[in-house]
Parts: sequence; C-alpha cells; structure tokens
Amino acid sequence: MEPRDQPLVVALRIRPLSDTELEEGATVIAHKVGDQMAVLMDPDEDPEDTLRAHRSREKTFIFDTVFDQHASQEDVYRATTQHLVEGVVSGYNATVFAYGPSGAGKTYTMLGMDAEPGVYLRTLSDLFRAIETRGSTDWGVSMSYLEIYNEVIRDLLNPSSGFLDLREDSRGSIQIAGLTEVSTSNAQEIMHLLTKGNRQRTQEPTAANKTSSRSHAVLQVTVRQRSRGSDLAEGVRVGKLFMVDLAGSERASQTQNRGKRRKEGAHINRSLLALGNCINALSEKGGSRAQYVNFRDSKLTRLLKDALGGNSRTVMIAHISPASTHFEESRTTLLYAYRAKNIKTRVKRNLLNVSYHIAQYTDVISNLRREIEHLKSKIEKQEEEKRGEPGVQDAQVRIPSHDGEEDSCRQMNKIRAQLVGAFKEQLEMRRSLVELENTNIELHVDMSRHLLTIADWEREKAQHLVHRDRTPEGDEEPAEADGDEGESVEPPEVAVAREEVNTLLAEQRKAAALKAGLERRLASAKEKASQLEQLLPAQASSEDQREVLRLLCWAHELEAENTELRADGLRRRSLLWQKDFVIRRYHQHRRLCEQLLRDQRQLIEGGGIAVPKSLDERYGLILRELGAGSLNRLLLLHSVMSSSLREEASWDWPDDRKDLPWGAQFELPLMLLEEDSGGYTSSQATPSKTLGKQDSLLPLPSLRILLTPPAHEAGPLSVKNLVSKLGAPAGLDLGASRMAAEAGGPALSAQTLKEMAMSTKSIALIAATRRSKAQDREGGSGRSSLHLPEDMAPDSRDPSPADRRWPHASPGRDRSAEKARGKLSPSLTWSMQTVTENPQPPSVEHVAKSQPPPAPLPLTKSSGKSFLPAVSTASKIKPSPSLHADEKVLRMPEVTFTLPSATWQSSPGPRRTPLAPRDIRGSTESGSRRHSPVPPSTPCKHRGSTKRPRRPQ
Ligand SMILES: Nc1ncnc2c1ncn2[C@@H]1O[C@H](COP(=O)(O)OP(=O)(O)OP(=O)(O)O)[C@@H](O)[C@H]1O
Repeated sequence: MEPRDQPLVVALRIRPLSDTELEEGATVIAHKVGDQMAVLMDPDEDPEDTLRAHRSREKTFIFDTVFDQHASQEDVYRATTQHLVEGVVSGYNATVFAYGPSGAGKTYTMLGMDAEPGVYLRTLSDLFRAIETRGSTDWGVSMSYLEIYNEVIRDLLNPSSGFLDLREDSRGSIQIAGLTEVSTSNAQEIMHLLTKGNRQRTQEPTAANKTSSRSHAVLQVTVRQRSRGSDLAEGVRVGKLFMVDLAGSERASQTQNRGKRRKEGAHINRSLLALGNCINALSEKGGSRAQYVNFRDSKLTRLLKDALGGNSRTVMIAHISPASTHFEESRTTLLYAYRAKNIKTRVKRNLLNVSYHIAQYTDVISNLRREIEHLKSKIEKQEEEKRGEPGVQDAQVRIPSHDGEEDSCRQMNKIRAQLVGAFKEQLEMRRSLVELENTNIELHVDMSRHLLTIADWEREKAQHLVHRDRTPEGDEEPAEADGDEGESVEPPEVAVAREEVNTLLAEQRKAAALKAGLERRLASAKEKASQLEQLLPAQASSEDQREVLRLLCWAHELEAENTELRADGLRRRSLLWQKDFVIRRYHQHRRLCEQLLRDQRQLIEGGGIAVPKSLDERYGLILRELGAGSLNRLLLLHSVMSSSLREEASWDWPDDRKDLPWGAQFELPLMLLEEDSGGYTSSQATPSKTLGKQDSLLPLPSLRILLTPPAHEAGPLSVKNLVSKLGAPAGLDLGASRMAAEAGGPALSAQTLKEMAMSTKSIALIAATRRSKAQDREGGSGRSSLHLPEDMAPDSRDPSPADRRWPHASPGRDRSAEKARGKLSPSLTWSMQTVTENPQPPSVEHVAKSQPPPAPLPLTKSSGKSFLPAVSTASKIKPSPSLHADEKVLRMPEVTFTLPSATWQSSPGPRRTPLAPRDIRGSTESGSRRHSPVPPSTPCKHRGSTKRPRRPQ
C-alpha cells in the first residue's frame, strides 16, 4: 500500500429532512443520482416548468460515493472508512473528516446514536478485530480526545486540565503537552470514554441545530505494534487514526448568530479555510509541482499535519441537508468538497468531441423506439391470439391447476415487481449517463476556455520574443527597448488555467471511467430485464401478461421521451457554448486587426509615407470608429443577447413568436459607407474629437426583425459584393464576422445564417421583455413604444415625426427629426430566406407565397455536425437604396427591434397602411404591396411548418 499515491476520497451524505424543515415547508433539492452523483436543484426554479430546466443554478457533482437519506450508518462506514483500518494496523496514518454546515449530520455520522452507532465505534470495532486476527504480535491501542474551540485546545477526557499547548518536537511531529492518552483494549471502552468526553464538548443551540457542536473534535487512536521477541526499539510500528468531527462550516452571514456565536464562527471558518488551503497545497505537492504547505495557519491544521502530510489515507465525508431552505450552505459545501476531491491529477490531452456524444443519444433514442415497437407488436400479437382462440378467453385455462389462481397471481406479482425494479434501475442509470454527459460537456467547454487563455499567452510570449529580437538592430522603439521587461513572466491566470486544465483532464478521465462502468451495468441490467421478460410465463393468465407488457411499454416510452428531452437540451447547450467560444475567437481577431491598423498608421505617419487620399480617409474613419467604441458596444450587446439566450435556453416562446426567428428577416449592424451629402448628411463626418456628441449619435445598437422584406428593395446583392463594397466589419458580431471572413467567397454560408438566426432569437427575446416592461411603465395603456422603421415605406425619408418612436430613446425623442439633421443612419436589411433573384420589388403576397416559412428546428441530427435547421445558402442580401451611394463616410447604422406580437399596438403613421396578420401570412386579401412592420393585432403565425421540438407536458 502506498498512501502517498492515494487520492483524497470524498463522500457526500445527504441527511433526511428534519421535522423543523418540514414545518418550514422546505422541499428536497439535493438528490442522489446513481452511486456517485449528487444533483443540487435550484429552489427558485419552478419544478413544473420543464422547459426552463436549464435556466436554473442546478448543479451536478460527482464524488467517490454519495449517500442519501436511505443510507444506513453501516453503509456509510463500509464505503468510507472500513478500508482505512488495515492501513492503521499496518502502521500508517489515516484521517476521516466530517465536514458540512451546522446541523447537516456530521456528529450523527461520526458518533451516531446508541441504536445506530457511527463511524467511531464501527472503526474501532474493526480495528480491534483486525488486531485480534494478527495474534502473533504485541499490540497497544490508546486514544485521546480533544476539541479545538476558539483556537484553543481542550482535553475532552480531562477537561479540568485547562488549555493545552501544541508543540513541535525536534523531528517536526506535533505533540500536545498534557493530553490524556488512555490505553484501551476494546471498542466499547473507547465508546464509553467518547460519550463521556462528548458531554464536555462545547455545544450551543444555534438556529440550525439545537445541539450544535461549536468546536472541532479530534479523536486520535494510536495503534502500536511490536513483533514478539524482537528488539523493542526496532520492532515498533505506530499507526494513527484521526477521526475529526469538524464544527459547522456555515458562513456568519448565513446564520443569525450574534456576539459570542459570531466570534466562534470566525474561528471556525479560519481553521476550515486553513484546512482547505492545506488540502489544496498538498494536492499540488503530490502532483508535478512542489508547493509550500502552510500548516501553521491554525491549530487544526498543525495538529493534523502528520495525518495530512505524511503517510495518511484521508477521507472526507461532506454533509448537507436536502432542504431547499439550506440551498446556499449546501452549495458552498458541495463546491468545497468538490475542490478537495480534485487533488492529484496527471495531465493528458483528452479533448472530446461534443457532437460525438450527442450522436450517442440519438442512438439511445432510436434503440428505445425500436424496443417500444417490438413490445407493442408483442401486445398486439397476444391480443390477436386471444381473439383467435375463443376457448382461451378464460385465463384460468392456462393456469396450472395444482396451485390455482392465487398462486398464479402471486407469481405474476412477483415477476411484475422484479420487472419494475429492473426498469427503475435502468432508468436511474440512463439518467446518470445523461448527467454524466452534461458534466462531460461542461468539462470540455471549460477546458477549451482555459486552453484559449494559455494559447493567448503563448502567442503574446512569441510576439514579445519577436519584438525583442527586432529591437536591438532597428532603433524604431528605443524607449521600449530600454524598458524591456526581461523574460516574460507567466501571469497568474495562465498558471491557474494550466492547473485547471490538469484538473479538468482528471475529471474527464474520472467521468469516462464512471461512464464505462455505468454502461456496463446498464448492459447487464438490460440483460436481466430481458431474461425476466422471457420468464413471463405461460402459467399466468393472458390478462396479466398484457398488463406487464403494457407496463414495459409505458416505462420505455417515458424513458425515451426523457432521454430525448435531455439530449435536446444538451444539443442546445453545446451550440451555445460553441458559439460563445467562437465569439471569443473573433473578438481576439478583431483586437488584432485594430492593433494592426494602428501600427500601420503609425508606420505611415512616422515614415512620412504618402498614401492615396481615399485610403487616408478610410484610415481616419476606422480609427474614429474605434475611438467611438461602437464595436465594443456591439460586442456588449452580443454578450447580453448570448446570456439572455442561455437563460432562455428552453426557448419556450409564445405561439405567436416561436417561428419568427427562423423565418424572419433581420438586420445586423454593419459599418456602412455613406455619402456625406444630400439627405444622408452624416454627423460622423465630424471628426471623433466630439466624442460626447458622437455617443449621442450612436445609440445602443439594436436589431430589427421583419417578417417580409421592404417593399422598395432595389434587388438582391450577393454577400461577396456587399462585403467587398462595404468593407469587412471585423468583430462586429458572429454573423458580421462571418461575413467578413467570407468577403472573398460566395454568399453567406448556411452556418453563418444559422448563427445569425440564433442571435436574432435572443434579440427578439430581449426586445419582447423590454417592450412588456415599457408597457407596464406606461400604465398598461396598451400603447407600446413600437417604432416604424423609416425604410419600410417609399416616403420613409420624410417621415412624420409624430409617427416615430425608438425603443431605446427617451419617450420624447423624435427620431425622424434627428435623421433629418443627419444624425441617424439608414439601415441594411437582408433576408434569411431563400429569395429568387428578382430585380423588381416583390409584393407582400408574392414574398409570402414564394417564401414559405423555413423548416422548423429538427430534432434529428443533421449532417452530423449541427442540429440547427438547414438554411439556404442561396440567401441574398438586399440593400436599402442608400447603399448605392458613394462610399465616403464610414458609419455605424442604428438598428432597431420590430417584433410582431398579439400584445403590441402602435399608432401607424398617416402614410402607412398597417399590415394585417394575414398579409404577413401572404393572404391575397391584402391590397398593400408595401411592407409594413406594423405588428398584427392578433398573434401572427407563419403558415407551413412551424413546429418546434415537441416537448412532453
Ligand atoms: N442521516 C441521518 N439520519 C437521521 N437523522 C439525522 C441524520 N443526520 C443527522 N440527523 C439528525 O439531524 C440533527 C443534526 O445532526 P448533527 O448534530 O449530527 O449535525 P452536525 O452537522 O453535527 O451539526 P453541528 O455542526 O451544529 O454540530 C440531529 O438531530 C441528528 O440526529
């Protein structure tokens, strides 16, 4: 046995709900899933609302063992501590900690009750038993029991001895001067002493526990072994077993403790923090990098120095209450324990492909579906048989006569119970598998993030080196050369990232091992179930058989739906994560481009290089743009969108909006080159010195979502042309960045369009929320602040000020007036839908008819990579007329929300014909050929396939 190679074993125990918690109306939020997983649900989450399941702070944790309220003291002991006994008898140290907030059951686990003794007694009994079986040596067992209260040590076996001193001898081992050490010969004796000592332990009632232990109690059992007949000095082996019942880990803010209790809390937390630090540092020491372990921070850690830092096998039993009222403490405890578990890791690259896992779920679902079909056909066959054999109608005929009906019923019930048990088992395992997969994806994404941080640093370092190599020869930047920072020192966040990667890799390995085990168990459970199925006997009545088979079907169907639902959530989550990741990449890319531009500009100016006027103008524009910070605002918007989308990951849109993002047109902000004259005089022509003014000219970018294209569109323009015309808007957001990336290529890729669609969806959500809030503020007048975008009507260049309101503007803000003064920009609209290349502006009817709403989000895997609906790559961008203007001024257009909803009302402008819902759906009743985004007064629904993933109620 090599204790140094042993990782810290962490178990979790979830106690039953207490009477007090039940009285308070608390619900159970901590669940055990499988043998090693615990799920902590968010109590604020509505359990009925399955669609919002991913919005919660629900978290899954994997430990070495998890116990719930059904676990007995014996179960806990066997799984956590029993294996330590052998080591102690062989001369090693072992430590068992009970950790957790006040009232979570630490003392119950360690000390237990008379009828249900805890870890102490069971360990000691086993210890003595082990000693007895090795009868050939001389043994001595002694014990001491102390408490650390407010950073002072008291002897619980002899409290009158006062406060004891902790000393370190010349060999560095810790001694407590004056501590009573009692020699014992059996476990019962120790228990008697313990019970006596426990009465001396500092206990006070707190809000969480009427008999709260306010101190750390340490029971130390020392086993000395001497070989008979050998020299005494040489033949002694000493094994120490520490069993620690820590004080409650709750934070002061979480208790209602005042005065003395609060002071105690501070001490308790100090020693627990020190313990946590030691555990972390020790894990590093065991790993690749040696690290100083500060045991001196508290008495607790000094006392446990030998046990922790030496040849000790250590087990932590974390405790939590399952009650919703203790969510915060439970969460903190789980995180702490989870951290403690992550010690000793070995690095190995093991990046997994998320889509691979998703494909696995698809397989699971199809297997289950096949099974359902098989069972259904079995039932049908049986029923047919029954119909075909009228004589067999009476089931009694088939029942062997020797035991009669009762026997058959009993047997049937037995088999049915077994079957149900087998299915339950399978169900649990399947759920655990899904949870494991979730964990795996989280690990995967976390790791990608950390790898990105490391990659960033590596790149920076390389740049730094290149820069240093260049500097001594050229005297371009003598100042910087002087101020050379020397060897680049790895920043702490990179070190942390490396550490995290290691930890995550270990986690992944562990999760993979767990998964393999689960899969094996699932396979054998399946085998068992099918054997049971075979057993479905001829001796039972056919009615019973049918019932059992129906039960089978039902269980499988439920399971299939459940798995489908989870796989669906998983897909969406992984898509979001991937998207976030890509955005970060683009963000970096944008920063690089900015730097490049600045450097180039510096070079040009410094070297006095003559550049063409047009290029110079463009440089000026882009630098002003950067100075104005519009791009950053856009990125901010995008991150808001993204988080909003994540929160709304279930996408449970109201009926009138659920199809919208996939079939809608939308505008994304682009950097436009605009003529600095005529009707579009741009204030951006003013240099960026007037930043304050500019800020007011560039309100928070927003986005417009339209149902049909503008009536005055001048014809399609390919992305390639458009982007080359407008310049690459690097870093605007994912969709725009993609456009930039594809500037030299064909039209927008399907992937880009999908990503854009996702962005649109989140924006629409934000818009809807803001709108309903705005309506609330307006006192429910039913009059929303919906605006009519100016490019929706032929005369939009001369709008009536009264008609215009901007969602983000102050109520009185007159947008058209601003526009007339040249402060606002026209915007660019393009369609997500496949549009025929028609140079004429399409009528509303034509558009609606020729462009049925796109396909719904399919649940099945598409192309093995993405699960979003396929969007035509033939999509075209339709510019507004302003785009054909000469390219002189680079400017960021304003973009706005326009979402139809049953609840929205607006006052249409005098020159507009409001578009009825049926117009949007493409009814021929509409006489208007003009597009108007006026929202319908009844929910607008696309005709055609508007289905979203089906969700079971
Ligand atoms: N697994 C369990 N089964 C039944 N009852 C339990 C269990 N765990 C704890 N309890 C009960 O919960 C109450 C609080 O438990 P306990 O005193 O062990 O908590 P604690 O974590 O030691 O609290 P403190 O830190 O304040 O000392 C006790 O009445 C105990 O009997």
